[in-house]
Amino acid sequence: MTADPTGAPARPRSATTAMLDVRGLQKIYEGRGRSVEAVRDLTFTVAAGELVCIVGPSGAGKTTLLRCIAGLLDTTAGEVVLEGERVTGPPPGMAVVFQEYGRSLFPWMTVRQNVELPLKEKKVPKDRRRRLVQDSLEAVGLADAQDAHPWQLSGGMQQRVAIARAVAYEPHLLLMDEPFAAVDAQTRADLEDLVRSLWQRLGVTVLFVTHDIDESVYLGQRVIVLSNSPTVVLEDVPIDLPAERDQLTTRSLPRFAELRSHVYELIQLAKSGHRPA
Ligand SMILES: Nc1ncnc2c1ncn2[C@@H]1O[C@H](COP(=O)(O)OP(=O)(O)OP(=O)(O)O)[C@@H](O)[C@H]1O
Repeated sequence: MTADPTGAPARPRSATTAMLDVRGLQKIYEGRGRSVEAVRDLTFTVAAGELVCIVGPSGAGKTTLLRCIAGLLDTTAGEVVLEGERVTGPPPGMAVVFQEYGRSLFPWMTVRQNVELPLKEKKVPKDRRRRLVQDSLEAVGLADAQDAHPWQLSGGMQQRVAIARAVAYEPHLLLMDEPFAAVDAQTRADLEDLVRSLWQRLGVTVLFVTHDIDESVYLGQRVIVLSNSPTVVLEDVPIDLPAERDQLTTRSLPRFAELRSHVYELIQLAKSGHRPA
C-alpha cells in the first residue's frame, strides 16, 4: 500500500512541481466567415505524478483541450506549459492513447512492431527498444501476443497494445482521450485497473478524459469538471478515496457514492448552462 491516501505512486516526487500548466486557454475555431468559441478560459495545473480526470458534457471542449495540450492545435489565447516549456507542437515527453484503437494501430504490423515504431522514431537503440517493448507488453498482459496482428485481437486487447505502446515510450505525461469508450463494461473495468496499476508502478503523470462520471471518480485523484462550451472549469473536485482501489470495494464505499453524486450534479448544472460566479 502506498503512503499517500489519495493514491499517489510510491516513487518519491515533488508534489509542488507542475508537470502541466494550462493558463487562460482559449480556442476559437475560425472558418468560412463563422467562428466558434469552443474553449473560453481554462486554467489548471497537474503536478508531476498525479492522475487527474477531466469530465464534461458532450461538446464541452474536452477533445479541443486535449489537442491543444498535445500540441496538435494552436491556442487562440493563453498557453500550455509542459515541464516548464511552452507547447507549440507535439512535445517529446508526451504520449496519447485515443478512443479509436482500431485506427491508431497499423493492421499490417505485428503487435511488437506497433509498440516499437515510436521508439524507432525516437532513435532508441535496438537493445533498449527490445527491452522496453518486452516490459510494456508484459505490463499489460500481452507478452504472448507479440507476433499477432491487431486484427487478430479483441477490442480490449487492441487497446492494451495502444497502452503498451504509450508506456514503452516512457512519457512524462500520458494523455488518455476517452480510451475505453468503445469496449464492453467488463473489459473497461479491467483496463481501468490496468491504468491505475501502471500509474502507481511507473509514477507517470496521467491526464484522463472521459464522459463517464463513475470512471472519473474511480480512477482519479482529482476530477476537473468542465462547463459546457465555451468552456471554463466548473469545479476541481479532490477524490479522497483510499489509494488501493478495486471495482467492488471502492465502488461500494459511501464516499464513492457521495463523490459520484456531486460530480453528477455538476454535470447536470453544466448541461443547463450554469457557469461559475
Ligand atoms: N474543427 C472545428 N470547427 C468548428 N467547431 C468545432 C471544431 N471542433 C470542435 N468544434 C466545436 O467546439 C465545441 C467543443 O467540441 P469538442 O469536440 O472539443 O467537445 P468534446 O467535449 O470533446 O465533445 P464530445 O464529448 O461530444 O466528444 C463544440 O461546440 C464543437 O462543435
